[in-house]
Amino acid sequence: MSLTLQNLTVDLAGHCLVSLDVTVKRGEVLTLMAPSGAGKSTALAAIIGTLPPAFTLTGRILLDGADMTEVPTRLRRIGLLFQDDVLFPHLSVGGNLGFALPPRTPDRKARIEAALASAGLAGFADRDPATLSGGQRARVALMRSLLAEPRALLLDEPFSRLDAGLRAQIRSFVFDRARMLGLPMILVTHDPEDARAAAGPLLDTLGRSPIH
Ligand SMILES: Nc1ncnc2c1ncn2[C@@H]1O[C@H](COP(=O)(O)OP(=O)(O)OP(=O)(O)O)[C@@H](O)[C@H]1O
Repeated sequence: MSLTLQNLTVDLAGHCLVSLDVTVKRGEVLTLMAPSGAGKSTALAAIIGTLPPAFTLTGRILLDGADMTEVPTRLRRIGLLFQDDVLFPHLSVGGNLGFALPPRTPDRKARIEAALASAGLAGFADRDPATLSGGQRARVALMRSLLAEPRALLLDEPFSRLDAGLRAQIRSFVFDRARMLGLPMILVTHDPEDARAAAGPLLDTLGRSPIH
């Protein structure tokens, strides 16, 4: 799978906040490390299709050449992991993972168990999310995204609440998993270590006239 942003622009009140023309290849991570307010989250919202009406979008978003620009968010199948990605507290770990699967998915339980086992969390299905460590929660959040079988993965500072050691570990876990599935990734971060580990192209400016 590849993700192409073809002459993608997002304008806000006459300012061109985002201007991107780039293809992210399968398994590649494009890092956006522009200053606060530069439009990083806006760019991700444009890609998944959740831009508020105040913004105007032009250009195209393509997945393996197929035009997604007018396709509703839920049909784009673009995964998003973000900083405050929380597990639903009223559901078990398995219930949280099940949320990503369509209602009548066959082998539901087996697929949840397999996802947990592949994340080193075999037997965790009945656990209350509140009893998990930060790293375990981060892995469950990733597996929940991947169970929905996304075709690209957007990462909005997903590691920033983790401490340094755990951060490096979870970062490799996320990149390795997504690479194994051949997903193109876009990573928003303020951390140069994240950008180094991503080992892909880096953009430190997004638009033509950033608003500060
Ligand atoms: N719904 C909205 N209506 C109007 N302006 C908005 C809206 N959402 C964001 N903005 C503005 O758009 C600009 C870009 O915001 P955005 O959140 O994309 O920046 P960012 O690069 O992700 O910043 P940060 O690193 O601080 O998260 C900011 O000036 C912000 O105030």
